Amino acid sequence: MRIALVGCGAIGSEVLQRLPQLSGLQGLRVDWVLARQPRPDVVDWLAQHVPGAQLLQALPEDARPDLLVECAGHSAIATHVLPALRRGIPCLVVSVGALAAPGLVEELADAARQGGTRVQLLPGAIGAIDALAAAREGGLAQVTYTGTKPAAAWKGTPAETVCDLAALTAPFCFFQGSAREAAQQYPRNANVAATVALAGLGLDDTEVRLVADPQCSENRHQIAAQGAFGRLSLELAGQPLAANPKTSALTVFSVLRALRNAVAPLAI
Ligand SMILES: NC(=O)C1=CN([C@@H]2O[C@H](COP(=O)(O)OP(=O)(O)OC[C@H]3O[C@@H](n4cnc5c(N)ncnc54)[C@H](OP(=O)(O)O)[C@@H]3O)[C@@H](O)[C@H]2O)C=CC1
Ligand SMILES: O=C([O-])CC(=O)C(=O)O
Repeated sequence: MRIALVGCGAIGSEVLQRLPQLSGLQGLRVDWVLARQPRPDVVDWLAQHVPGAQLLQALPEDARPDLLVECAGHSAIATHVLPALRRGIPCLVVSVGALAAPGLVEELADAARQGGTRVQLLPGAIGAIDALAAAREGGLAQVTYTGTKPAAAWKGTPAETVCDLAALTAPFCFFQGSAREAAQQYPRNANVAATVALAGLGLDDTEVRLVADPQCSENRHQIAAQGAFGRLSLELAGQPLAANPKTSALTVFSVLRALRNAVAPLAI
Protein backbone atom coordinates (compact mmCIF):
# COMPACT_ATOMS: atom_id res chain seq x y z
CA MET A 1 0.00 0.00 0.00
CA ARG A 2 1.50 3.31 -1.16
CA ILE A 3 0.56 6.25 1.03
CA ALA A 4 0.56 10.02 0.48
CA LEU A 5 0.82 11.88 3.80
CA VAL A 6 -0.34 15.50 3.91
CA GLY A 7 1.32 17.54 6.67
CA CYS A 8 4.58 16.91 8.43
CA GLY A 9 3.97 18.71 11.71
CA ALA A 10 3.40 17.21 15.17
CA ILE A 11 1.05 14.43 14.00
CA GLY A 12 2.60 13.74 10.58
CA SER A 13 6.18 13.43 11.82
CA GLU A 14 5.16 11.23 14.76
CA VAL A 15 3.18 8.95 12.41
CA LEU A 16 6.21 8.66 10.14
CA GLN A 17 8.46 7.88 13.10
CA ARG A 18 6.14 5.19 14.44
CA LEU A 19 5.22 3.62 11.10
CA PRO A 20 7.98 1.02 11.27
CA GLN A 21 6.17 -0.49 14.30
CA LEU A 22 3.53 -1.61 11.79
CA SER A 23 6.23 -3.33 9.78
CA GLY A 24 4.80 -6.78 10.57
CA LEU A 25 2.21 -5.79 8.01
CA GLN A 26 3.62 -6.13 4.54
CA GLY A 27 3.84 -3.42 1.96
CA LEU A 28 2.81 -0.29 3.85
CA ARG A 29 4.98 2.63 2.80
CA VAL A 30 4.86 6.40 2.52
CA ASP A 31 5.94 7.46 -0.97
CA TRP A 32 4.78 11.08 -0.91
CA VAL A 33 4.83 13.72 1.83
CA LEU A 34 2.91 16.87 0.92
CA ALA A 35 3.80 20.10 2.71
CA ARG A 36 3.31 23.79 2.01
CA GLN A 37 6.77 25.27 2.33
CA PRO A 38 8.85 22.67 4.11
CA ARG A 39 11.38 24.16 6.50
CA PRO A 40 14.99 23.01 6.01
CA ASP A 41 14.82 21.02 9.27
CA VAL A 42 11.76 19.11 7.97
CA VAL A 43 13.56 18.40 4.68
CA ASP A 44 16.58 17.05 6.60
CA TRP A 45 14.40 15.07 9.00
CA LEU A 46 12.53 13.40 6.15
CA ALA A 47 15.71 12.60 4.23
CA GLN A 48 16.97 10.86 7.36
CA HIS A 49 13.78 9.06 8.49
CA VAL A 50 11.85 8.39 5.27
CA PRO A 51 14.49 8.47 2.51
CA GLY A 52 12.16 6.82 -0.04
CA ALA A 53 9.50 9.54 0.17
CA GLN A 54 9.21 12.48 -2.22
CA LEU A 55 8.59 15.80 -0.45
CA LEU A 56 6.29 17.91 -2.63
CA GLN A 57 3.74 20.71 -2.44
CA ALA A 58 1.11 18.79 -4.41
CA LEU A 59 0.53 15.25 -5.58
CA PRO A 60 1.79 14.84 -9.16
CA GLU A 61 -0.89 14.15 -11.81
CA ASP A 62 0.51 10.69 -12.55
CA ALA A 63 0.91 9.63 -8.89
CA ARG A 64 -1.47 6.86 -7.83
CA PRO A 65 -1.31 6.43 -4.03
CA ASP A 66 -3.59 3.75 -2.59
CA LEU A 67 -4.43 6.07 0.28
CA LEU A 68 -4.05 9.76 1.16
CA VAL A 69 -3.76 10.60 4.86
CA GLU A 70 -4.47 14.20 5.89
CA CYS A 71 -2.73 15.40 9.10
CA ALA A 72 -2.22 19.03 8.11
CA GLY A 73 -4.91 21.63 8.77
CA HIS A 74 -8.40 22.70 7.77
CA SER A 75 -7.25 24.24 4.47
CA ALA A 76 -5.78 20.89 3.38
CA ILE A 77 -9.27 19.49 2.82
CA ALA A 78 -9.81 21.83 -0.14
CA THR A 79 -6.20 21.73 -1.36
CA HIS A 80 -5.52 18.00 -1.13
CA VAL A 81 -8.46 15.86 0.01
CA LEU A 82 -11.16 17.01 -2.44
CA PRO A 83 -8.90 16.69 -5.53
CA ALA A 84 -7.63 13.26 -4.37
CA LEU A 85 -11.17 11.95 -3.87
CA ARG A 86 -12.20 13.15 -7.33
CA ARG A 87 -9.22 11.19 -8.70
CA GLY A 88 -10.48 8.05 -6.95
CA ILE A 89 -7.94 8.05 -4.10
CA PRO A 90 -9.42 7.04 -0.72
CA CYS A 91 -8.64 9.51 2.08
CA LEU A 92 -8.31 9.54 5.86
CA VAL A 93 -8.94 12.90 7.55
CA VAL A 94 -7.90 14.20 11.00
CA SER A 95 -8.80 17.89 10.48
CA VAL A 96 -12.46 17.00 10.99
CA GLY A 97 -13.32 20.47 12.28
CA ALA A 98 -13.00 21.72 8.69
CA LEU A 99 -16.34 20.05 7.98
CA ALA A 100 -18.03 22.76 10.03
CA ALA A 101 -17.73 25.04 6.97
CA PRO A 102 -21.18 25.18 5.36
CA GLY A 103 -21.48 22.74 2.44
CA LEU A 104 -18.15 20.95 2.97
CA VAL A 105 -19.71 17.69 4.23
CA GLU A 106 -21.77 17.48 1.03
CA GLU A 107 -18.79 18.54 -1.12
CA LEU A 108 -16.65 15.73 0.33
CA ALA A 109 -19.38 13.16 -0.23
CA ASP A 110 -19.86 14.40 -3.83
CA ALA A 111 -16.11 14.26 -4.53
CA ALA A 112 -15.92 10.70 -3.15
CA ARG A 113 -18.94 9.67 -5.23
CA GLN A 114 -17.40 11.25 -8.34
CA GLY A 115 -14.16 9.31 -7.81
CA GLY A 116 -15.93 6.09 -6.83
CA THR A 117 -14.08 6.08 -3.52
CA ARG A 118 -14.55 6.93 0.18
CA VAL A 119 -13.34 9.41 2.77
CA GLN A 120 -13.01 8.30 6.37
CA LEU A 121 -13.09 10.76 9.28
CA LEU A 122 -10.78 9.46 11.99
CA PRO A 123 -11.77 9.53 15.70
CA GLY A 124 -8.42 11.21 16.43
CA ALA A 125 -8.09 12.36 20.05
CA ILE A 126 -11.49 11.02 21.14
CA GLY A 127 -13.06 7.61 21.82
CA ALA A 128 -16.61 6.22 21.82
CA ILE A 129 -17.32 7.43 18.30
CA ASP A 130 -18.41 3.89 17.37
CA ALA A 131 -20.95 3.81 20.24
CA LEU A 132 -22.23 7.31 19.49
CA ALA A 133 -22.67 6.62 15.77
CA ALA A 134 -24.46 3.34 16.58
CA ALA A 135 -26.67 5.11 19.15
CA ARG A 136 -27.65 7.66 16.49
CA GLU A 137 -29.33 4.86 14.51
CA GLY A 138 -31.76 4.39 17.42
CA GLY A 139 -32.27 8.14 18.01
CA LEU A 140 -30.29 10.51 20.23
CA ALA A 141 -31.95 13.02 22.57
CA GLN A 142 -28.93 15.03 23.76
CA VAL A 143 -25.16 15.09 23.27
CA THR A 144 -22.80 17.44 25.08
CA TYR A 145 -19.05 17.65 24.70
CA THR A 146 -16.65 19.44 27.05
CA GLY A 147 -13.05 19.99 25.97
CA THR A 148 -10.60 21.04 28.70
CA LYS A 149 -6.98 21.89 27.97
CA PRO A 150 -4.16 23.56 29.88
CA ALA A 151 -4.51 27.34 29.71
CA ALA A 152 -1.40 27.59 27.50
CA ALA A 153 -2.99 25.35 24.84
CA TRP A 154 -5.55 28.12 24.15
CA LYS A 155 -2.90 30.77 23.40
CA GLY A 156 -3.36 32.36 20.01
CA THR A 157 -7.10 31.58 19.96
CA PRO A 158 -10.18 33.77 20.55
CA ALA A 159 -10.15 32.52 24.18
CA GLU A 160 -7.63 35.32 24.74
CA THR A 161 -10.32 37.89 24.04
CA VAL A 162 -12.58 36.37 26.71
CA CYS A 163 -10.09 35.92 29.56
CA ASP A 164 -6.49 36.47 30.60
CA LEU A 165 -5.18 32.92 30.19
CA ALA A 166 -1.96 33.58 32.10
CA ALA A 167 -3.86 34.96 35.11
CA LEU A 168 -6.34 32.07 35.53
CA THR A 169 -6.23 30.33 38.91
CA ALA A 170 -9.18 27.94 38.36
CA PRO A 171 -10.81 26.19 35.36
CA PHE A 172 -12.63 28.74 33.21
CA CYS A 173 -15.29 27.97 30.58
CA PHE A 174 -14.69 30.60 27.89
CA PHE A 175 -16.93 29.10 25.19
CA GLN A 176 -20.40 27.62 25.20
CA GLY A 177 -22.19 27.05 21.91
CA SER A 178 -22.72 24.63 19.05
CA ALA A 179 -20.10 22.23 17.70
CA ARG A 180 -20.14 24.17 14.41
CA GLU A 181 -19.25 27.44 16.15
CA ALA A 182 -16.59 25.71 18.27
CA ALA A 183 -14.88 24.06 15.30
CA GLN A 184 -14.91 27.26 13.24
CA GLN A 185 -13.64 29.51 16.03
CA TYR A 186 -11.05 27.04 17.39
CA PRO A 187 -9.78 25.17 14.29
CA ARG A 188 -6.73 23.75 16.04
CA ASN A 189 -8.48 22.80 19.28
CA ALA A 190 -12.03 21.70 18.53
CA ASN A 191 -11.79 19.00 15.86
CA VAL A 192 -13.09 16.57 18.47
CA ALA A 193 -16.22 18.73 18.93
CA ALA A 194 -16.94 18.31 15.20
CA THR A 195 -16.22 14.56 15.29
CA VAL A 196 -18.59 14.02 18.21
CA ALA A 197 -21.21 16.11 16.40
CA LEU A 198 -20.88 14.35 13.04
CA ALA A 199 -21.16 10.95 14.73
CA GLY A 200 -24.11 12.03 16.83
CA LEU A 201 -26.64 14.87 16.76
CA GLY A 202 -25.01 17.04 14.10
CA LEU A 203 -22.95 20.21 14.09
CA ASP A 204 -25.77 22.55 15.10
CA ASP A 205 -27.44 20.46 17.81
CA THR A 206 -24.39 19.25 19.73
CA GLU A 207 -23.68 21.39 22.77
CA VAL A 208 -20.03 22.26 23.36
CA ARG A 209 -18.14 23.79 26.27
CA LEU A 210 -14.46 24.70 26.01
CA VAL A 211 -12.46 25.16 29.19
CA ALA A 212 -8.99 26.47 30.05
CA ASP A 213 -7.54 24.86 33.17
CA PRO A 214 -4.37 26.41 34.61
CA GLN A 215 -3.75 23.32 36.77
CA CYS A 216 -4.17 20.48 34.28
CA SER A 217 -1.40 19.08 32.10
CA GLU A 218 -3.60 16.82 29.95
CA ASN A 219 -6.18 17.38 27.22
CA ARG A 220 -9.46 16.22 28.79
CA HIS A 221 -12.44 15.23 26.67
CA GLN A 222 -15.87 14.52 28.13
CA ILE A 223 -18.93 13.28 26.26
CA ALA A 224 -22.38 12.89 27.78
CA ALA A 225 -25.08 11.42 25.53
CA GLN A 226 -28.53 9.98 25.98
CA GLY A 227 -31.14 8.50 23.71
CA ALA A 228 -33.09 5.34 22.91
CA PHE A 229 -29.93 3.27 23.42
CA GLY A 230 -29.49 4.41 27.05
CA ARG A 231 -26.79 6.75 28.40
CA LEU A 232 -23.13 7.24 27.57
CA SER A 233 -20.54 9.04 29.61
CA LEU A 234 -16.91 9.22 28.53
CA GLU A 235 -13.97 10.96 30.13
CA LEU A 236 -10.64 10.75 28.36
CA ALA A 237 -7.45 12.38 29.60
CA GLY A 238 -5.10 12.60 26.63
CA GLN A 239 -1.36 13.07 26.91
CA PRO A 240 -0.36 16.06 24.72
CA LEU A 241 2.32 15.71 22.05
CA ALA A 242 5.58 17.45 22.98
CA ALA A 243 5.79 18.98 19.49
CA ASN A 244 2.33 20.54 19.78
CA PRO A 245 0.63 20.64 23.21
CA LYS A 246 -2.69 21.51 21.55
CA THR A 247 -2.71 17.99 20.08
CA SER A 248 -3.15 14.70 21.95
CA ALA A 249 -0.92 11.71 21.27
CA LEU A 250 -4.02 9.56 20.75
CA THR A 251 -4.54 11.34 17.42
CA VAL A 252 -1.29 9.82 16.16
CA PHE A 253 -2.34 6.38 17.41
CA SER A 254 -5.72 6.83 15.70
CA VAL A 255 -3.92 7.33 12.36
CA LEU A 256 -1.71 4.29 13.01
CA ARG A 257 -4.75 2.20 13.88
CA ALA A 258 -6.46 3.22 10.63
CA LEU A 259 -3.35 2.34 8.62
CA ARG A 260 -3.11 -1.04 10.37
CA ASN A 261 -6.79 -1.70 9.65
CA ALA A 262 -6.29 -0.74 6.01
CA VAL A 263 -3.84 -3.61 5.47
CA ALA A 264 -4.49 -6.15 8.25
CA PRO A 265 -6.43 -9.31 7.43
CA LEU A 266 -8.57 -8.67 10.53
CA ALA A 267 -9.66 -5.12 11.32
CA ILE A 268 -10.83 -3.74 14.68
N1 LIG B 1 -9.27 14.97 14.94
C1 LIG B 1 -8.57 15.20 16.06
O1 LIG B 1 -8.85 14.63 17.11
C2 LIG B 1 -7.45 16.16 16.03
C3 LIG B 1 -7.14 16.87 14.89
N2 LIG B 1 -6.10 17.74 14.87
C4 LIG B 1 -5.86 18.48 13.64
O2 LIG B 1 -4.82 17.83 12.92
C5 LIG B 1 -4.12 18.78 12.11
C6 LIG B 1 -2.61 18.66 12.32
O3 LIG B 1 -2.31 18.85 13.67
P1 LIG B 1 -0.80 18.98 14.17
O4 LIG B 1 0.08 18.02 13.46
O5 LIG B 1 -0.83 18.98 15.64
O6 LIG B 1 -0.46 20.46 13.67
P2 LIG B 1 0.98 21.12 13.36
O7 LIG B 1 0.73 22.58 13.26
O8 LIG B 1 2.00 20.61 14.28
O9 LIG B 1 1.33 20.55 11.91
C7 LIG B 1 0.54 20.75 10.78
C8 LIG B 1 1.44 20.69 9.57
O10 LIG B 1 0.63 20.64 8.41
C9 LIG B 1 1.04 21.69 7.53
N3 LIG B 1 -0.11 22.19 6.78
C10 LIG B 1 -1.12 22.93 7.24
N4 LIG B 1 -2.00 23.18 6.26
C11 LIG B 1 -1.51 22.58 5.16
C12 LIG B 1 -1.95 22.46 3.83
N5 LIG B 1 -3.08 23.05 3.42
N6 LIG B 1 -1.20 21.76 2.95
C13 LIG B 1 -0.06 21.16 3.36
N7 LIG B 1 0.42 21.23 4.60
C14 LIG B 1 -0.30 21.94 5.49
C15 LIG B 1 1.65 22.76 8.40
O11 LIG B 1 2.54 23.50 7.62
P3 LIG B 1 2.84 25.07 7.92
O12 LIG B 1 4.03 25.02 8.84
O13 LIG B 1 3.12 25.59 6.57
O14 LIG B 1 1.63 25.65 8.55
C16 LIG B 1 2.36 21.91 9.46
O15 LIG B 1 3.61 21.47 9.03
C17 LIG B 1 -4.68 20.16 12.51
O16 LIG B 1 -5.73 20.52 11.61
C18 LIG B 1 -5.31 19.91 13.86
O17 LIG B 1 -6.32 20.82 14.15
C19 LIG B 1 -5.27 17.88 15.95
C20 LIG B 1 -5.53 17.19 17.09
C21 LIG B 1 -6.67 16.30 17.25
O1 LIG C 1 -5.82 16.69 20.43
C1 LIG C 1 -6.77 16.98 21.15
O2 LIG C 1 -6.83 16.69 22.36
C2 LIG C 1 -8.01 17.57 20.56
C3 LIG C 1 -7.82 18.66 19.65
O3 LIG C 1 -6.80 19.30 19.57
C4 LIG C 1 -8.94 19.01 18.81
O4 LIG C 1 -10.08 18.62 19.11
O5 LIG C 1 -8.72 19.69 17.80
